[in-house]
Order: sequence, then C-alpha cells, then structure tokens
Amino acid sequence: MKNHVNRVALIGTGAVGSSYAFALLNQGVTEELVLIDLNKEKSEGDAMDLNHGMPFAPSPTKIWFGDYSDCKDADLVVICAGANQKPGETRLDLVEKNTRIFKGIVEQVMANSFDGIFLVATNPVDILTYAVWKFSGLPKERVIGSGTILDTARFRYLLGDYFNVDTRNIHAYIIGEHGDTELPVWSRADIAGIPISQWIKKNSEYKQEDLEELFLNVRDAAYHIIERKGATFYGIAMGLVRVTKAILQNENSVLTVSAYLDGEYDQNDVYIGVPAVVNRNGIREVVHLDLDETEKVKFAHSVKVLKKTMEPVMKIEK
Ligand SMILES: NC(=O)C1=CN([C@@H]2O[C@H](COP(=O)(O)OP(=O)(O)OC[C@H]3O[C@@H](n4cnc5c(N)ncnc54)[C@H](O)[C@@H]3O)[C@@H](O)[C@H]2O)C=CC1
Ligand SMILES: CC(=O)C(=O)O
Repeated sequence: MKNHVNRVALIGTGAVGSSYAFALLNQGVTEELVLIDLNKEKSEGDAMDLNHGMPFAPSPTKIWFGDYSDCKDADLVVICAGANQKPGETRLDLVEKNTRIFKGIVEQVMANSFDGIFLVATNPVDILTYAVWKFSGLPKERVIGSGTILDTARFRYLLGDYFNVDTRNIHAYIIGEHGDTELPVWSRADIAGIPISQWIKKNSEYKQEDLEELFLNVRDAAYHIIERKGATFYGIAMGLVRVTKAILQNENSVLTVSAYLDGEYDQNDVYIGVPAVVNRNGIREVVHLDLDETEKVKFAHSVKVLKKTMEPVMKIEK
C-alpha cells in the first residue's frame, strides 16, 4: 500500500508565511510544501532559497512554488495572506480589506476540490477564521485559527522568565480575541501543578502588580514589536508549526486556537481563542475551562466585540 504523503499548501509568503515555511523545513514536519502568493516572483524566490537549505534539514521536504490547483491534494491549507497592521493600527482595523481578500482565496481553494483542514493566521484572525468557515462550507472542526496560541506562548515565556522556571513547565492560557480584549485565565494558571497564587504567597519578592503588568506586556506585545521592526513573524511562525504538527501527527494536543463555539463557555456562533484538542481531524473538542466570575465577564465582552466587528463579514457574504 502506498504511504500517505503529507502536503501543506501555504497561501501568503510574506513575513509570517516565509518564516512559517522556514520553521516547517527546519523541524521536518511535512513531506510536501507548496508556496502560493499573489507576488509570484517572491514565492518562487522563497522556494528556491528554502530548497538550498535542504541538505541541512532533519528530513527531506519537497518545496515548490505553485498555484491553487496544488491545493487539491493538500492535507492542510495555511493562510497568511493579506494586509498586516501598520504602527498604531489594531488588528480589527484590517477586517474589511482582509475579508475581501479571503473570499477570493477560499473560492479558489475550494474550486480545486480541497477537502482538508484550513489553518488561518491573518488578522483579525478570529473573524477571518469564521469567514473561511462560511466561505468554504467545510465542517467547523476543519477550520482552525491560530487564535491565542501566540499570546499564550508570550504569557508562558514571560511567566517563566519572572519565576525563573522553564517556560515548558508553565501551564497558563490566554483566551478570547487575539487582540485587545483577550484575557489571562489566572484562576487556572499553575507551575508544575502549583497555582500561581501560591507561588506569589510563598515568596515576598513576587508581587501581584508585577503579574498585572506582565499581562499588559502580553496583550500589547504586537504593538511593541511593530513599533520597533514593523511586523511580528517568528513567534507566530513557530506557533503555526506547532499546530501543523498536532494535525499531521495526530497528536491530540491541547492548544489555544481559534475554535467555533457552539454552546461552550455559554457562547455560540463565534470563532475565538480557547484551549482545544487538535488532531488529524482538526479540532476534536473545545476544552471548557471553569472560569471565575471576572473571567466569564471578560470573555463574554471579548465575544461581543468580535461579533460586532464581524458585521462587515456578513455583508460580504451576500
Ligand atoms: N495570528 C497571529 O498571531 C499573527 C498574525 N499576523 C498577521 O498575518 C498577516 C500577514 O502578515 P505579514 O506576513 O507580516 O504581511 P506581509 O505583507 O509581509 O505578507 C502578506 C503576503 O500576502 C500576500 N497576498 C496579499 N493578497 C494576496 C492574495 N489575494 N492572494 C495571495 N497572496 C496575497 C502578499 O503578496 C504578501 O506576500 C497579517 O494579517 C498580520 O496581521 C501577524 C503576526 C501574528
Ligand atoms: C501581529 C500580531 O497579531 C501579533 O504579533 O500578535
């Protein structure tokens, strides 16, 4: 019997997309990677450049510059195409422009009988994930957004730095919109099974105010980086590879992705960042954290802001 060959189709090979392609090759996650972009010369150049690193990769990846017909046999279509934020712009400011771009992209993918999983990174990611779900007609489980995977990584990194503990031993989540209304789930945050509230109590050098400031640095990280270098791309690229691995290697990993809520967290008809079990079929299930009352209110507010901003998406659909 012929072995299945995993194929990832990447649409949008700008700063985020090309960093993702580079990280994918370095981690040897897929056998095939096809690069698609409006700027054909750029993605052709990227394919050439990445192929020249092949002798140093952990395993071979066939990489080429292609077109939408290559999506037919793809297991995963990753979308990083569209406008990014300029200094001072919010993610939500990009909604109309990127929704229009996405309509064209998703129609072309689906016209080539794509029957795999979509992974979306373009901002505003929660709303565009919803748009992909609507435009594609695929089951909700097979449309995933990067959600708060990057925010959760920033949170774990900064907590690890503050408590001087390996970030991989920090279990803490940022949920909600990937944007200004996101929230930290302090009530469920722990280090090696010990709640963060207890770490604070046992050592007077740790202070609650520091943690509050730490969260603001997570929430505003994109603004701080964009002011300095114009865009963010390495962190999200590695986060997208993490989700790709969970899918292609059927890992059943819990990751804070943008998932469709159908009653979970008392919300429905919205894509938003929550922990979810991710495997070869996409989102197996949403992990329903037992939030405290303040967290519930903040999460409901985040949903409300997303739904309000989603109105233009509904118009484009018609
Ligand atoms: N979800 C997350 O955590 C993060 C999301 N982002 C988002 O990722 C998106 C991409 O950002 P960058 O790579 O910095 O932008 P970029 O401008 O470097 O790249 C965008 C690419 O999209 C391509 N493109 C535009 N329209 C297209 C179309 N119709 N078909 C195919 N390709 C098309 C462009 O040619 C360009 O190569 C932005 O929306 C940004 O806000 C960025 C960082 C983190
Ligand atoms: C740009 C963006 O969404 C981020 O770095 O979080």
